[in-house]
Amino acid sequence: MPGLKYFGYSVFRPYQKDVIQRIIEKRDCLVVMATGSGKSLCYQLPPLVTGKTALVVSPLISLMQDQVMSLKQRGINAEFLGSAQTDSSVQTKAETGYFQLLFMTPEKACIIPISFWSKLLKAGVCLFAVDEAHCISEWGHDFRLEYKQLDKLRTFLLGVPFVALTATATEKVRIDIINSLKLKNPYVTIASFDRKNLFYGVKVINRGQSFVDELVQEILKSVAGAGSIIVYCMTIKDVEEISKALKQLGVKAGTYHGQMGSKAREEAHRLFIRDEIRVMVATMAFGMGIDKPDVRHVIHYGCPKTLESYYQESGRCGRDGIASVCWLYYARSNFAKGDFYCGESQTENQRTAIMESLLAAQRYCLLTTCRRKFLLNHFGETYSAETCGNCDNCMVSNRERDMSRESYLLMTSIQACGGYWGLNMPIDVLRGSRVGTPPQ
Ligand SMILES: Nc1ncnc2c1ncn2[C@@H]1O[C@H](COP(=O)(O)OP(=O)(O)OP(=O)(O)O)[C@@H](O)[C@H]1O
Repeated sequence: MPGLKYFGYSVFRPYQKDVIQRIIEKRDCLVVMATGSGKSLCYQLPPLVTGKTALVVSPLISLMQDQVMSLKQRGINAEFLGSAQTDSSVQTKAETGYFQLLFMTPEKACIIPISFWSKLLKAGVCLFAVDEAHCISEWGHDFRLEYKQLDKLRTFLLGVPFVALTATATEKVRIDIINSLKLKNPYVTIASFDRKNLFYGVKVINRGQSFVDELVQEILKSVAGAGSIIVYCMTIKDVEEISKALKQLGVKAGTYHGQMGSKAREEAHRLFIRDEIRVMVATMAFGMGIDKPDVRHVIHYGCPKTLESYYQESGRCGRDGIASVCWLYYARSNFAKGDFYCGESQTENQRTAIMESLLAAQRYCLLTTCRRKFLLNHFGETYSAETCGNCDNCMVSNRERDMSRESYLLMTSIQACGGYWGLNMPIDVLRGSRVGTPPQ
C-alpha cells in the first residue's frame, strides 16, 4: 500500500491493513487493539492514500503535539487545533484541506463553526477518528463529557467514516462507543489483549520505610540493566517519597504528577523519552501516549483504581516486544478507597463502574491462579490454557501448602485480642513483636 514508506515499516502488523482498507471504503470502524499494537497507523495512512484530510480527536494536548511532531519529522503535513495552538492561521489553512492530518481536542471539535466543516468537507475528508474512544463511556475508566457530544458532528460530516480506537474496552464500553458515536454497521476489530512478552507479578506489602528501602533496592537492580523503568504511585506524596529515596542513592529519577505545571511535566516527559533519565516516578497522570519502546519494568506502588487503568499503565512496558516485567505491590489498606474514588463521580452509572472496576483490581491482587487469564477474561477474551507460564502464580511450583497450624494460631491470636485492633496487632503478637502488646 502506498504511504507505508513514510513510516519506515516494511510490513503491516496484524489487523492494520484490514482496518485501513475498510476506512478507505468509507466504512465506520471500531478498533480495539492492545496498547502499543499500532492503532495510530489506521488513521495515519488513509490520508496519504486518498489525498484527503484525516481528522483525529484526541484527549490530551501533549499527545497531539507529540504525534504532530513525529509526523512532521516523517515529512507528513500535520497540525493540531486546541487551546494550546498559538498559530491562528492553522484553522484557516485547515479548512482548505492543507493538512494531511488534523488533530483536535474534543472541546474544539464541539465548538468549531459549521462553516469550517462544510469548507473542509468540500476540500475532502477521508476519516473522522476518535482516539482513546473509551473516554466516551461512563463505564470506561477515563470518562470525558465532551466525548459524548461528538456524535453531533455526524450531521456535518456526511459520508465521512467514523473510526473509534481504544486499547481498553470491555463489552459494555464497546456497546457504549458504538451507540454514542452512532456508528453505522461498523467494522469491528477486537485484537487479542494478550501481551505475551510481559511478566505479571503481585506482592502484598506493609507500607512503611522498610518497604520503600526494599523498593528502591529493586529499582537500583533494574537500573543496572538496560531500558527504562516507570514507578506508578497512587498519590503525589508517594511520588515524592520514592523519588527522594532514589535521589538520596544517586539515582536520577524524574517525577510526573497532576500538580506539576505543564512546562515541568513536558520537561520530565522529554527527559524520559530521550533516556536522559531512566526512572520515572509518577501518578497515573503519566498515562496516555507514552510511546517509549524500551520500558523494561513497570512497578505499581499501590493497588490501581481500576483493572483497565492497570492494563493500560502496565502496557507501557515492553512495547518493542522484548521480555519485560510488571510488578504490583499493594497494601490491604488500598482496598478501602472505594468511597474516596466515588467522590469524583458525576452519575450513578459512574459510581457503579468505579466500584466494579476497583473490585476487579482487588480480585486481581488477591488471585492465586493465572493473572494473564484473569486480565484477558476481564476484557471478554477467552484464554484457553490454565497457566501462562509468565506470571508469578504460574511460575511458582507447588503453591499449595498445609497452613492449618498457622491458620489456627492466627485465629487464636485474633480471639485473644478480642476481635479489636485490626489484623496487624494479632500478627505482631504472633511474631513476638514488642509493639504487639494489646492495651489492657
Ligand atoms: N507496521 C508496523 N511495523 C513496525 N512498527 C510499527 C508498525 N505499526 C506501528 N508500529 C510501531 O509500534 C509502536 C506503537 O504504535 P502506536 O503508537 O500506534 O500504538 P497504539 O496501538 O496507538 O498504542 P497506545 O494505545 O498505547 O497508544 C510505535 O512505535 C509505532 O512506530
